[in-house]
Formats: sequence, C-alpha cells, structure tokens
Amino acid sequence: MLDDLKIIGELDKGGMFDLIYKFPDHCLEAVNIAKDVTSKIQFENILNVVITGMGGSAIGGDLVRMLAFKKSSIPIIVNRDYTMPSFVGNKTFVIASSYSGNTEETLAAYDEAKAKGAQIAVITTGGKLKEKADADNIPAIVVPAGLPPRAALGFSLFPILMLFQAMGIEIDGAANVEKPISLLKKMRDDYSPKTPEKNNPAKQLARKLFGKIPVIYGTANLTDVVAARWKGQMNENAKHPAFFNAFPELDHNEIMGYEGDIDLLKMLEIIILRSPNESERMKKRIEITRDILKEKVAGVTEIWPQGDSFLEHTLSHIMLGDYASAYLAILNNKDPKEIDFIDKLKEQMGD
Ligand SMILES: O=P(O)(O)OC[C@H]1O[C@](O)(CO)[C@@H](O)[C@@H]1O
Repeated sequence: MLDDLKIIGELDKGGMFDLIYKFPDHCLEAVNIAKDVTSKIQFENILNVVITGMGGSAIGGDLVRMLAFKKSSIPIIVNRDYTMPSFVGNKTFVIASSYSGNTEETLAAYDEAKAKGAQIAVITTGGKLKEKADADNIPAIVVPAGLPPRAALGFSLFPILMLFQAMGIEIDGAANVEKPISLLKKMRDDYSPKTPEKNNPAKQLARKLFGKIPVIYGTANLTDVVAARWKGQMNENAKHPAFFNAFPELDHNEIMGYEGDIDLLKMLEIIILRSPNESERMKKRIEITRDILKEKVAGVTEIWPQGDSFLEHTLSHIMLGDYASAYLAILNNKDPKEIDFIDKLKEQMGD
C-alpha cells in the first residue's frame, strides 16, 4: 500500500506529499525573499525579541528560539496571545508572523507592539497584517500564499532565521543555509513515495506507529519543539492521536504513569528524538528512562538526526516527522491535507 501511492492520487501537485517534498525549495525561496527586506532594516539597541503568532506561524518562532537558546545574549520570547508582555518597548524587536495575515490574536498583538513603540517586522502572505504594516511603514516579508499553514513552515522559519542573522544573534548552521537545504534535498529522496518501504525509514516508522499511540519525547532546548511539531503533524496529517513531552521534565512526573495499567501502556509507541548535543547527564538520564520504559510499552524507537549543525539536526528531524505523518495518514485511510474538525470548529466559532 505505501509503495503504491500513485493509485490514490496522493502525489498530485499541491497534495501533502508534494508539499513535504518541496520543503527545501520553500526554505530557499524564503531566504531569497527575506534577505532583500532584512538587509534594509536598521536595528537599534535591541534588548529583547518577541515573536508573536499562532499555530503553524508560532512554531517557526519556537524553533528559532530553541536554536538560539544556547548562544543568544538577549531573551527571546514566543507570544501566542492577543496581548504583549509588559516589558515590550522601543528596545524590543517584535516579529509578527501570520501566514494568512488575518489571525485576530496576531493582529491585536501587532497593534499593541506598535502602540508601545517596538521595532517591528511582519511575515505574512498579505491580509490585514500587510495592510497595517504598509500603513505604518513597517518592513514586511511577503511570502507566497495558498499553502496549508503547517506545510508553509519553510516560509515562517527561514525569514525569522534571516532576521536573527541580521540582528547578530548567532544560530549554529544558519550562516550557510545552502548546506542544510542540500541535506533536506537528499533526505526527501530517501523518504519519498518512490523509495520502497524496505529502504524507506519514513514508511517503516509510519508502519510501526499504525495502530499505536505515538508518545514523542524531545529534550529541552534541543528537540522539544520538534517533538511538538511531530505531534501536531501526526494529529493534522494522519488524524492520529499523539502526545509529546520533553526530558528532563518528564522524568519528574510523566515517568510515574508507566507504573500503570499494562493493557493501556501496550498501546504506546515511544519515539525519542535524540541529539548529539545532549550533555552527558542528559544522555544518561534519557538512556536510563528508555530502559525502564521499554519493558512497559509496545516499543521505544530512538531517532538520531542527520547533518552536522544544530540547524541541520533540527530540519532533518522535521523532515522525517512530516513524511512519517503523511504515510501514517495513508495507513489510516485518511487524506493528509483535510482538517475537517478544525474547519467545523471555525465555522461554529463564526470565524
Ligand atoms: O498563520 P496564520 O494565518 O496566522 O494562522 C495561524 C493558525 O491558525 C490556523 O489557521 C487554525 O486556526 C492554523 O492552521 C494556523 O497555523
């Protein structure tokens, strides 16, 4: 079934497999769009950065916050609210990111940032956010429209990376973006529908998760945001329940759940997203936990990233999770693109 996807039209242009395949192309296009804008911005005495957005637009901010965590000398906050933190002022750089440009929380947060005199840039395809930025003379990075927001990650992540580069906030691997993009291009061939399941780790992973509840574990400030992305992709693409948590916090509470009902636990497939940057103590903690859990659950799979830099590790984990979620959709007999429950909810909310 996974080796015969053509028959259900899933490879059509604009289908989820096509969009996942194009992730590296989106990243490159985003870099080219963003650099024209970022090169013209004057940053004045920035003391902190706030990225404001919701859903798929906020996760690009979370990823960059995670990537910058160990090296940035200034605080970076991701804000998912109508309002801004009270410290925001004229030495704050605010990045307002909304793919549609019409998300009410992000528009309200933008207005408050403006009123507080923050330095601002917006990332959007258009909508009211672009109108506001134009009226206020605020730099706007305008990315192509028409994608489901979760498939537009390249267009939210890379412009933020470029803004960070321009602000002088160092991110391992971001100085030469061609390298991670080439890695993604190699990986997409390995994971593509054309590569048979026996040689395709993404198809094999989907097969392992089919009929099980994935519990995805990352590590704080190394892979925790990627674990959240995997969970969201399993939910939205595969229509599959999934949960995530992160080391070391999970060892202080969640671990106790594994003393529970064995029949429930046998439904769980644990995925641990590893990183070569784990400290020795963290590595020891993860491995002890893994050995305790593997006796209790259906299975524990550890996934190591590809590439050399933190950015490459992060992108490689994302690409595997995206592909595995789309294959899991096929096994679940679902269209990875539809989001009927979200659409229904929005309709009933009167959005
Ligand atoms: O990027 P936008 O257009 O602000 O949307 C934010 C989020 O809201 C949603 O449209 C759901 O309401 C998501 O799909 C999206 O990630």
